Order: sequence, then structure tokens, then C-alpha cells
Amino acid sequence: MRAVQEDLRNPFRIAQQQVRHAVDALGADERVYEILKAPQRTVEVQIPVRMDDGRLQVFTGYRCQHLRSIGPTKGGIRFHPQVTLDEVRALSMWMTFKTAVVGLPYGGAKGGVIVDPKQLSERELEALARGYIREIAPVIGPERDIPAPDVNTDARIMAWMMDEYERTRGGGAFPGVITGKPLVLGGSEGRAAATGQGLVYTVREAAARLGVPLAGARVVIQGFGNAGTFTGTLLEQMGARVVAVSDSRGGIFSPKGLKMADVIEHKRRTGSVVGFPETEAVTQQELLQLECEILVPAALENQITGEVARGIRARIVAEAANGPTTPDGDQVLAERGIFLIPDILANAGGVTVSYFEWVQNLSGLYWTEAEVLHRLEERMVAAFHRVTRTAEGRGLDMRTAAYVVAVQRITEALKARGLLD
Ligand SMILES: NC(=O)C1=CN([C@@H]2O[C@H](COP(=O)(O)OP(=O)(O)OC[C@H]3O[C@@H](n4cnc5c(N)ncnc54)[C@H](O)[C@@H]3O)[C@@H](O)[C@H]2O)C=CC1
Ligand SMILES: O=C(O)CCC(=O)C(=O)O
Repeated sequence: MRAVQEDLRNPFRIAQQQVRHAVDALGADERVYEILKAPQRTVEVQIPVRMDDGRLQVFTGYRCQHLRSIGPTKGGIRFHPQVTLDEVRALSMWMTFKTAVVGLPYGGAKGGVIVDPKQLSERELEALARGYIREIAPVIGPERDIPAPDVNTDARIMAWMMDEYERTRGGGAFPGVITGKPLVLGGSEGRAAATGQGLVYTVREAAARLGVPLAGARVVIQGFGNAGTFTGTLLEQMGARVVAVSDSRGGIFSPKGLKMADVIEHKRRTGSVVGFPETEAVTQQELLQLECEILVPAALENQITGEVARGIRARIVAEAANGPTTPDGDQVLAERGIFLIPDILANAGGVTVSYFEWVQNLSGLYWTEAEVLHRLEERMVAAFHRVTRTAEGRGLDMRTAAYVVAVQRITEALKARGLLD
């Protein structure tokens, strides 16, 4: 029983099941499933780091490249103590479907290192980031595989990683090897906010469709890092009221609404949203089940299980996180008529602006923020409507519809390469 339970929460098994549904819904060639059911390449590395106290600690990391038939592979790097190979496999698969939904010329990849970065000094963190890149350098590059930030990694870490990659190549400039860099090193305007910004475009379209006014809409956000803070700030700017947020230490709720800039400042000062004045403490499950119009899981996988979904009181669930909803959670959300904007659509803004960053790096011509936002909005809105049309036209839930859109594109590419007839 326990093994069955674990399998139901295993992100790799879940990703495989999602592909299975899409291939079946499309009546696609079985060989498409065979190609997509696992990453094409998985690299496991051991990274020795000399710690500040003189000890040597060896960290384990992974890089999975899911599909190399569309173009270079692309996806973030996660530093987290609970990283597993199956998680990184799943995250690399989700990247393939995400890039296909928004029509980017990439396949998916993802990297992860098993580490709690909060336990490392700045010097140890830099040594780990550089060590990881040295180990995976033979399989990455601007025309092979292009990493980016994910949980617990940011622009500063991307800068160290690019610098280290260039050293492994004996010097030379390779800004296109990694995205999410600081602006001064070839980063793009708009990349830091891109995941939240892209998600907000899809929420706006969904709200208009459902007749939910954004002005005054109550928003609940689980996870208050890159994706969560920008989502909250942008929705607040559109007139919505963020009533609850959480991070790994706990959640806070205020029916009056939380001022995003103040909560961000409190977190910067204290390390957590917990303890923000004049709020009520809530657990993660209580937070997910608060009454609201828009619920945004922006933390980790497997948060919205069947049991949690039965208590959700939102009109729209917009997945900023990758894989926050389990298959039984999906089923309950669909039965209860809650409108889902699935991860591979909702959070595609991050990789879309990463693509813009890579294009700017390769061309050497840099865009204004207005140009970035205009192009991002165009792609996100087009992808949203393509998925909703597919859901309606084929009688599918939004997640399966997003996978169907992605699998159609991927199948075309496989045929064009002669891998399928
Ligand atoms: N950064 C990006 O560009 C993109 C991120 N994502 C996804 O968004 C999610 C969040 O990523 P980022 O914001 O980049 O990471 P981050 O490291 O900036 O923030 C993660 C946040 O989640 C919180 N958290 C961790 N465990 C939690 C738990 N059990 N309950 C509540 N909160 C918890 C952390 O305290 C932190 O506030 C991940 O699933 C990531 O894969 C998706 C697309 C792009
Ligand atoms: O910006 C990127 O290339 C990838 C971001 C990412 O890891 C994700 O979308 O999950």
C-alpha cells in the first residue's frame, strides 16, 4: 500500500501518466509515447567541495535532457535537499511540454543538486555552483543545453556558472550557455519577473473568460520566492487583493489584504513571511483551502492532492510551480469545476523570456523591457487560447489539452526529422 502511495506521488510516474493521457487522447502513434516517456540523457555527478571548516563534502547532482529532437534542451537548476533523480527526470519532461505549448525551439532539460543551500556560506555555495557546472560542462553549451534558475538558484549563481563554463572552454565569451543572468552579463530585461508576469497574463485571460473581475479578486499564493513574489506584486498592481501567502516556514492570512512590498521587505529582513504584523498564522493546507478567486501554488510538487482539492474554495487555480497537483487532485478539481491553468502553460513565461535572453545573446542586440513584455504577452495569450480551444473542441480538461497541443507539435517535429512516418 505504501509503495502504491509513493508511486502516486512520484513526479516521474506522474509525468509519464500525463504523456500517456495525451497520446491516448490524440490517438497518436505509440512510438511517440516510447520516445517521450523518459529523458534521452541523464548525467549524475559527484561534486567535491572544500567546506569553510576544512572538511571535504561531496554533493550529488543531476542533469537530465529529455528530448533533443526539437533544438537545444533548456531548463533550470534546482538546489534543494529533497532533489531526487526521479524529480529531475520529471522536471525535464515537463520542460519539453512547456516549451512546445508556447512554441519555443527547444526540448526540455533540468538539473538538480541535493543540498540545503541555506546551510552553506557564500563561498561554499559558489564552489558548489562552479563544481556542478565543471562536471556537466561536456553536455551543455549554447547549442546543446542551456540551464537557467529554478528553486534556490538565482542571477548571482547563473553568473558564477557562466564564468566557470567559460573557464572550461579556455576563455571566450559564451553568454548564451545560461539564462537568468544579471543584466550586466547579458541577462534580459524582464527575466526576473517573467514567470509571474507570464502567469498573470494567463490569469487575466481566464478571469475574463469566467467573468471574474480582477479588481478586488482575492488571491492566495503558496511559496514566496521568485515566482510567488512577482505573481503577487503584479496581481496587486492589477487591483487584486493578496489575502494569504506562505513559504517553507509557514503561512500568513489577512482578509484585508497584504501589501506585497511590505511582506517582501519583512521576508528580506527576517528570512520568512511568518510573523508579518496583523496577520493570522495558517498551515499550508489551511492556506490552500482559503476562500479566494485565484489560488497560485508557487512552491513545490504534490501540494494539491485529492484530499486538499476537495477543500479548495477558489475559482481559478494557476500553477506557478511545476507539478503542484497530483493526478487525484486533478480529478477532484475537474469534478468540482475549478478552472485550472496547468503548469506547462501557466509558468511558461520564465522559459519564454529565457529564450528571448538566449536570442539576444546570440544576436548581440539587446531589447527594451517594453519589447520583452510585448513579445511575452503575445505568446502567453496565444498559447492560453490555443489550449482552451483544444479543451473545448475535444472535451478535455485543461491539463490534458495543454499536453495535446504540445504532443501535436512534438509529433510534427519527429516526423519532419524522419523519426516517425
Ligand atoms: N524561477 C523560475 O523562473 C521558474 C520557477 N518555476 C517553478 O516555480 C516554483 C517556485 O520556484 P521559484 O520561485 O523559482 O523558487 P524560489 O527558490 O525563488 O522560491 C521557492 C519558494 O517556495 C517556498 N517553499 C518551499 N517549500 C515550501 C513548502 N513546502 N510550502 C510552502 N512554501 C514552500 C520557499 O520558502 C520559497 O519562498 C518551482 O516549482 C519552480 O520549478 C517554474 C517556472 C519558472
Ligand atoms: O528559464 C528557463 O530556461 C527554465 C525555467 C524553468 O526551469 C522552468 O520553467 O521550470
